[in-house]
Amino acid sequence: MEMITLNEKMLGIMKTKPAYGAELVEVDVPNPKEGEVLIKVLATSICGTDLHIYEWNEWAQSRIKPPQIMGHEVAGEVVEVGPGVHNLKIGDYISAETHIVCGECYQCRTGNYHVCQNTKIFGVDSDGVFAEYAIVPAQNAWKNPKNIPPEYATLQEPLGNAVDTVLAGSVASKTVLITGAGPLGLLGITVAKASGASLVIVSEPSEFRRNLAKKVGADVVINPMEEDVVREVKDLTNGNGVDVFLEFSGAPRALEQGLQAVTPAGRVSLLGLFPKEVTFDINNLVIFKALEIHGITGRHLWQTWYTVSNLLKSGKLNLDPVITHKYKGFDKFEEAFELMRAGKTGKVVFIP
Ligand SMILES: NC(=O)C1=CN([C@@H]2O[C@H](COP(=O)(O)OP(=O)(O)OC[C@H]3O[C@@H](n4cnc5c(N)ncnc54)[C@H](O)[C@@H]3O)[C@@H](O)[C@H]2O)C=CC1
Ligand SMILES: CC(=O)[C@H](N)C(=O)O
Ligand SMILES: [Zn+2]
Ligand SMILES: [Zn+2]
Repeated sequence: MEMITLNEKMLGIMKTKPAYGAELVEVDVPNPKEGEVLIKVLATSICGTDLHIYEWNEWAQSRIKPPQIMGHEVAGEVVEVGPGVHNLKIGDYISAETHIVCGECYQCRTGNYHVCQNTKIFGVDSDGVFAEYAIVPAQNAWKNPKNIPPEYATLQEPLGNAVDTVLAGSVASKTVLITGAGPLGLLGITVAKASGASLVIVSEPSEFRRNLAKKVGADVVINPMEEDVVREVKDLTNGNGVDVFLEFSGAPRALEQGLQAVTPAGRVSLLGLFPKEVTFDINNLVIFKALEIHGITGRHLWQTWYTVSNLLKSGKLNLDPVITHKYKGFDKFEEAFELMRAGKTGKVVFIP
């Protein structure tokens, strides 16, 4: 087992300044403090939030404090254990929940850790995992079975977002509309199919991503820029509309179409984050349809991680088409981010 001597150096993708982009920098390998472990990063993947930080949008400017190592999706091996850590040992193969919760607020004390009032997110509020080594709070570690490849294990965090969106209720035998086939929507498709959905319809303007959606398992794909989504959905469901609407795009038009396309008394999960306030006919699209609506954020701790792990172990998740880009090392990180910005990727994975 490789032991890290103090003050060794490592490469990492750092948001070095409050501006567009990032830099590949050489920094000291960090030392784990009380309650922390140091991991050797085996795989790490880019999230849409990382793209917001890279592009330095309004949300990022309000939240991120450069200089800071980016990234929060990871699979790695424990190489050093900090003081007071008893649940992990050197050699453990782990991934990590990104929300660092307080355990003391009303939400934590009532089992709703995913909406802890004092949530901190590593890679957002502290140094992240786009590096050769990274610090992970021991309380956030998830032990992986050895037979899950790192490029799959790093996807457990976003898979958790997809699981909480799809499985906010049962989809077995149900008809489902997914709007948005970005990395998360693609994961949503395979979770819905693995969970027994009878028909998965996907609305996505990008041809590249519609093709990916088909490869992942969508039964029908629709281009909302050229086709009437609501009419198509009604035709596919005997005029009733879908049982379940899963919003993964953050596009106001998609939200409205989905609310029109879901059947009365149907279920809606909203994961996509909208660029600004959204207005729509709530009386006729929600209230008189008696819809069940779920706002989705983060992952239920820790039941969502068990669901994700069981789905991975089942072999029913079709992840290979979702992982469109795998980079050895971090050298080409700018290419990776630009491709993602152009919507020309599914999940992008770095293998340091
Ligand atoms: N609630 C939460 O805890 C989290 C929410 N998110 C949000 O989830 C959403 C999905 O994440 P990613 O897949 O990474 O985002 P992404 O931005 O890569 O994918 C969104 C997809 O929606 C598509 N789209 C745009 N307009 C559309 C329309 N009118 N109809 C259908 N599709 C349309 C885009 O072409 C794109 O492929 C994003 O809004 C992201 O900010 C991400 C992480 C956590
Ligand atoms: C902030 C994030 O992007 C993260 N994936 C989350 O689930 O909160
Ligand atoms: Zn994320
Ligand atoms: Zn809390």
